[in-house]
This record gives sequence, structure tokens and C-alpha cells, in this order.
Amino acid sequence: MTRLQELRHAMARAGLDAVWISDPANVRAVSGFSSGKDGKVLVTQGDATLYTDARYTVQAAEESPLTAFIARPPATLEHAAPALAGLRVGFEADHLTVAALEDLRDHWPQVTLVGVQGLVQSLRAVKTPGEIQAVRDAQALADRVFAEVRPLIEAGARELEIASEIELRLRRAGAQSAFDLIVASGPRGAMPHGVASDRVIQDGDLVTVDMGAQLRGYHSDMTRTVAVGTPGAEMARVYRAVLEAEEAAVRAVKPGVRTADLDRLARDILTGHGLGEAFAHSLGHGVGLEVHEAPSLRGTSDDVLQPGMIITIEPGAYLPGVGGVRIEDLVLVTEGGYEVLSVSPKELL
Ligand SMILES: CSCC[C@H](N)C(=O)N[C@@H](C)C(=O)N[C@@H](C)C(=O)O
Repeated sequence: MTRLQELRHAMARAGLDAVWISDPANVRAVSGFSSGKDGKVLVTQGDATLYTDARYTVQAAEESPLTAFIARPPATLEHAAPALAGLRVGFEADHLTVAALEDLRDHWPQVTLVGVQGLVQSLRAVKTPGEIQAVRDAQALADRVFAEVRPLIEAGARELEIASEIELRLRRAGAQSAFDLIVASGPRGAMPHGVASDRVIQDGDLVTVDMGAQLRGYHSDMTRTVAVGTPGAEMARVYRAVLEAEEAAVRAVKPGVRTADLDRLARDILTGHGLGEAFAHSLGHGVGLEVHEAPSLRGTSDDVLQPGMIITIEPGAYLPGVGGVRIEDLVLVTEGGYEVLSVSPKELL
């Protein structure tokens, strides 16, 4: 079944005749059009139209099998209005601005607008074979770049130098960084999202590098914490505890497992090491057209793993004023269990 067919089934289940897609990643997922922020898609049970403007006439024809209507608002909304009269039309409540919703109300007075959340996102959680290959390629590039840059992580180097070396190599390979690079050394490691600063790395530091490539629109995400010289006994203990939690959670990945249970598994191991409070975020998330997407591996999540999902497993422990450790792998859920897509070594020394 194509994603469009899956979406139509989901629309029927939600009691919708049509859906107006405005979230850029969802626009791309449904239409193939790569400039999703300058596009919208209207899907009905019998039709699907990509709305974009004249800057993208050629690109839309090349990338999308959908009929394109080339115009800017309000002409787009006026074009759609007659076919929608009397229908229940979903809009993406987790993306559309209040002003954009007012526009829909003004131009579609005969439409019943229904806010929906996660309709396309839940379909995106299970990747197509092409999407799996795209994420695989992005991760392979990230692993290669990490191996090239690893020797540069040494006493005397600045975090920003490490980050810019990674960015440069990703760019040269036709990709770009998936997010602001996290290079957090020594006490800065206590910040889970410590983006690279001008701090000079010291002998004995642990350095957390959280990096991803964005290639052909798809992302990768991986974290390694490496030692410069010999770390203190306490941070070495923390590292071993996080690695134990990470590897146990990866081994537990298989279809049918509740993501909340995976989070609990890792959290219980860290709690056993006295680090439960130090694990300040969820165990992981899906990765694809966005760095953070469904499923969520949060303790409160109702998500259940399915083959074709790509997730991160990334426990961490953060000790303010001291430092931190995070170890993150990118994992494909397979029919029989899992495949770890990130291959960079995890030995501390
Ligand atoms: C700003 S993108 C950062 C990507 C990074 N690899 C990452 O996912 N960090 C996690 C600690 C994170 O942000 N997790 C989220 C899902 C959370 O726990 O809320």
C-alpha cells in the first residue's frame, strides 16, 4: 500500500473526507516534493493536489507524481474551495498557525474544519524501503565522518573546531548537519544539548559528540562519549553504567515491544547505579524526515515497535558541575528484532 493509500484509510477511520497538509515533512512524505515548507497538499478520497508557487514549477513536476497547482494564497485556497464544500476537512492542529486557520475559515465557509494531530506522522513512523536506505546512507556518512574526526578530539582542541570539522566533511559529501552539533567536554557534558562552544578540551575530559547527517532530506542521529587521556574513576563508572543501559535496551528492541517499557528498562539499570535522577530525558525517538519524529521512547508513550521503524536508543547521565555521558545508537526495527545502523566504536579509551 502506498503512503497516500494508507493516509486515505487513516482519514476514513478519523471520519474525514479530506485533509489539508501543511507540515513541511508531511508535505514531503505524501507528495515527494522536497521543498515542503513552500508547499501544501490537499488529499481527498479521490484526488491529491500539491499546491506550490512558480519558483517550484519544474521541481514539483520532477519530484512529485501529484497534480501540481501553481499559485500563491489566496488563489490556492480559492482553487480548492468548490471541491470541498460540505465536507469534513482535517487540518494539522500541531502545525497550522492561528492566522493560517483563520484563512482557511475565511476561504472555505462551507467546510467543517477538524483539527487532527499525528495523522501523517504516525504513518511516517514505519519507513518504506527507500526511506530506510536513505537513513542508512546518512548514518554511514556520519560514521565515516566521526572516524575521520575522532583523532582530532584531544587536549588543546576547541569544541568548535571539532564541530566545524564535522560540518565541513558532511558538506563536502553533499550532506549537512542534521542539527546544531553537540560537542560538550568536561563539565559541559552535564548539558544534554551542550552545543559546541569555544571551550578548550582538557586532559582527562569526557567529550560527548552528538551528530547527525541530513542527506536527501533524511536524517541520522548518533552520540558517542569519548575520553581524552584517562578519565577520573567516577566518570568511568558513569560511562560503564550508561553503556550497560544502552546495550540492554538495544538488545530488547523487537516488534511488539512497548517503547515505554524500553525506557523503563534503561532507567531501572541507571537507577540501580544511583543514576536514575541523572537520566534527564527520554530513551529515544524515531528518526527520518525529521530528527525527532514518531515513535516516542518516553515513559508516558503508548507507542509499540513495528518492523520498519527507525529509532534511537540514547540513555545518558548528567551530573551538574562534574560532567556527563550519553551513548546513542540508531536502530532499525526488523521482523526478527533489530539492526544497529550506527557502527562507530563505543570503547571509552
Ligand atoms: C536538537 S536535535 C538533538 C538530537 C539529539 N541527538 C537528541 O535526540 N537528544 C535527546 C536527548 C533528545 O532531545 N530527546 C528528546 C526526544 C526528549 O527526550 O525530549
